[in-house]
Amino acid sequence: MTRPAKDFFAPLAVGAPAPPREIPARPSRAIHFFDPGNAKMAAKVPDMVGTVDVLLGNLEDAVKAENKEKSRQGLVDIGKATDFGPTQFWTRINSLDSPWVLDDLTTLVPEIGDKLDVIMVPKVQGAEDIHYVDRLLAQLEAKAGLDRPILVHAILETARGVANIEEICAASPRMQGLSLGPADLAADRRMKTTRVGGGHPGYLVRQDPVRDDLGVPQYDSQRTSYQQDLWHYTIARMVDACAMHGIYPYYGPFGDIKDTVACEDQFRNAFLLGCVGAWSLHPAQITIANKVFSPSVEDVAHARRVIAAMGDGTGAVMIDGKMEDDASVKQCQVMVALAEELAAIDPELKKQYDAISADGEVQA
Ligand SMILES: CCC(=O)SCCNC(=O)CCNC(=O)[C@H](O)C(C)(C)COP(=O)(O)OP(=O)(O)OC[C@H]1O[C@@H](n2cnc3c(N)ncnc32)[C@H](O)[C@@H]1OP(=O)(O)O
Ligand SMILES: O=CC(=O)O
Ligand SMILES: [Mg+2]
Repeated sequence: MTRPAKDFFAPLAVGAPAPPREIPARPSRAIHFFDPGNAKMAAKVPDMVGTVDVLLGNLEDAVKAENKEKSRQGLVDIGKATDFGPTQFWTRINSLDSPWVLDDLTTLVPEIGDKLDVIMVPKVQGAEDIHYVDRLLAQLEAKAGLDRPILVHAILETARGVANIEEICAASPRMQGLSLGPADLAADRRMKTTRVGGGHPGYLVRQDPVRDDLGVPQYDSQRTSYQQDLWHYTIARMVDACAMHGIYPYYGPFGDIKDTVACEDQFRNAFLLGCVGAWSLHPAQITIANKVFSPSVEDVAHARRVIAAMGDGTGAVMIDGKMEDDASVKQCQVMVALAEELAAIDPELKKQYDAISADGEVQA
């Protein structure tokens, strides 16, 4: 059950910092996963600061059971030693039914709670999971004397989680966003796939058969087929639930690291539908996410042109043969606002966007 409005923003422990009234729109095009217990990966973290929007120390799946303590301690060491500058610092804790999660939270909050921006909670099933984490975080924050609340991000990777999506988003003012967890979700739904995200050649629609002069279908005729997006339904639900609650949706992992083309396509589908970022499992995927989740110069130029032409934003105008009105100007404002947020942290993008005049002309 949701708390009554008068209590929704009250701290859940005496001395805990006040929960946020609004979740800031911090750029998070790539949430880059690393195993803090893997010496090679950990060594790369300091140099990645400033090159990626989010660095996430992963403690859950992909960390072997016998390395859980080592990874947790590695995360504490990295958190203490690193100045994260403009880059956000997140972690993914173990699942709430695991033997490790309590130690994850009771270690991380006192040790590096002042550095952690967001805690990603896997396999969230419903509001009850967020309520548990919410109260425990408040108690730990109060005990540690933290003055800033740690935000919570839920991975949607069970059928029950998807069914309860709205209540999960509404469960706490700490809720920062949702990620799609396609691998666990596929298993939980008993989908017949064996991949980590991405498409499947068998999930397609096929053109109707050509008919002969008598109208008889020629089933063996050449028929084009189009692969479909397995994740469209879930991403679309996530986008609506997040937008309704003022929080942020993300595509999750794309496991075929070498298939950079399909990864870019999957990320772009998510971007176009309304996601703000995706996970990066390998340094090569940071480049893809940064490219895809940054609006193109052409889109920003067009958006500025429409906004300039629309004046106070009401009425209708024709630009290049197309009707623009209040609704298209609002889309253009979303594009320009994102460009401005990204320009504030990405000097290369700033240069590109600065070359666009207020009325959408691109200077050479
Ligand atoms: C399935 C659902 C999920 O839960 S997905 C989230 C959980 N999975 C993960 O977090 C996986 C993270 N990534 C990895 O473990 C590795 O990237 C995997 C996929 C195993 C590939 O590693 P590897 O075979 O070493 O790749 P590589 O030889 O191309 O690496 C080149 C250099 O880059 C490093 N590297 C690799 N991945 C990362 C990373 N995520 N962050 C930082 N550094 C990374 C490698 O250590 C390697 O370093 P070096 O050049 O040898 O010094
Ligand atoms: O944790 C992510 C997933 O796809 O499962
Ligand atoms: Mg998972």
